[in-house]
Amino acid sequence: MPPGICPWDPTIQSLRTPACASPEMIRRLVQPLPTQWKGPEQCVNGTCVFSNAVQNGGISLITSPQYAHIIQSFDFDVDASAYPPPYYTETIDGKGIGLRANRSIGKGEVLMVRVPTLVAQTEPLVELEVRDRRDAFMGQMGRDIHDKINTNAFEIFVHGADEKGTRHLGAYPDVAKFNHDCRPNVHYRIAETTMTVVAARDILEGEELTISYVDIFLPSKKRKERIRSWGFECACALCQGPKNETIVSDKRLRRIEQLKNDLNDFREMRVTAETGAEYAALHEAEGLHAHLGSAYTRAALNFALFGDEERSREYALKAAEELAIEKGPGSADAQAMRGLAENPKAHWTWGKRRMLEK
Ligand SMILES: C[S@@+](CC[C@H](N)C(=O)[O-])C[C@H]1O[C@@H](n2cnc3c(N)ncnc32)[C@H](O)[C@@H]1O
Repeated sequence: MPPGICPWDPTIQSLRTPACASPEMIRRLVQPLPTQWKGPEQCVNGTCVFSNAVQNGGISLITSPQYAHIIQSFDFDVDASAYPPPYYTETIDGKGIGLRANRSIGKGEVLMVRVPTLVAQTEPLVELEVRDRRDAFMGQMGRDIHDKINTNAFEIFVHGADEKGTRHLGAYPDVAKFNHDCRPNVHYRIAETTMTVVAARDILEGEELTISYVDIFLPSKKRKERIRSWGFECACALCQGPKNETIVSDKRLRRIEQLKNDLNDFREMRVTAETGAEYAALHEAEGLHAHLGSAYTRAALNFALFGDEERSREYALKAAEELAIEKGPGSADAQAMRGLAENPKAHWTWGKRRMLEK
């Protein structure tokens, strides 16, 4: 075994970060790559091509020089993926190629950390209305590039989600191997342009690893429609399963929506201290693993609003644990829930809803 690479030890169940450093990661730590950006080149309407052949096997940007400057300041020299990969590629019935776990994977385990091979700002691509011209411009990236982006890209906001003109699409070829499931077992998050893919629940050896391509709170019919608009019929277990399961699932989703509205409405007198717990339990029952963080957060806040210290703390701790997986251990949301767990009575919500009852 090469020095510095630890062997995979399946008995270390609590280990959430990658079990071992890949040889590539060790090489980068020892010998960081020089930054070698080229561009702007081939500008059309202020949108140009920038490329870096060295970083991570090559990255191209199609954006304005302003955003290229921001993106180039990001750290592309990252590789903290699980090593050896706990999955393999296989043809999956009715879905084409997909990824399958080659061992049991613990919830929260980091499966992949990837930087994009291509980042393209969306507005200019839409604005390049003359199709031939747009295709010629995009063709610089290779054949069928437009279709490849459309089917395999992920949304990235380069400079804050709310700022106009900052929406980009990023292509992550490895991540594009995950097939869709309406109840996925894998969650991804993007910080700067780096994508971290995490197990959203414990996964058994042999299970397919899946993400969701659509909003999983949508009712079954709408989810299927959205998937159809991606150009395929959904073959996931819930979509292909018995009709009564879909009916039960849709009923739960409606109840989740109702409770969410009630919890958000301070005039709604149906809400009790337990409403948040019911809301969270429905997420668990429905298998919405990558959304438990916000569900537990609502429950924790609702218990605080009703002045129940013990239950508020209990749910805040659960929320912090889930949010560390969903948004990252240092995320503001996870920290806020740690703060609530520390002292629910000091939180601004404390007793507010109970007082309204009187
Ligand atoms: C991003 S790619 C995923 C990898 C793909 N299976 C492959 O062979 O390269 C998306 C494509 O995978 C297939 N796919 C993904 N999830 C599916 C699902 N739940 N049911 C049926 N096909 C699916 C569809 O053909 C879809 O256009």
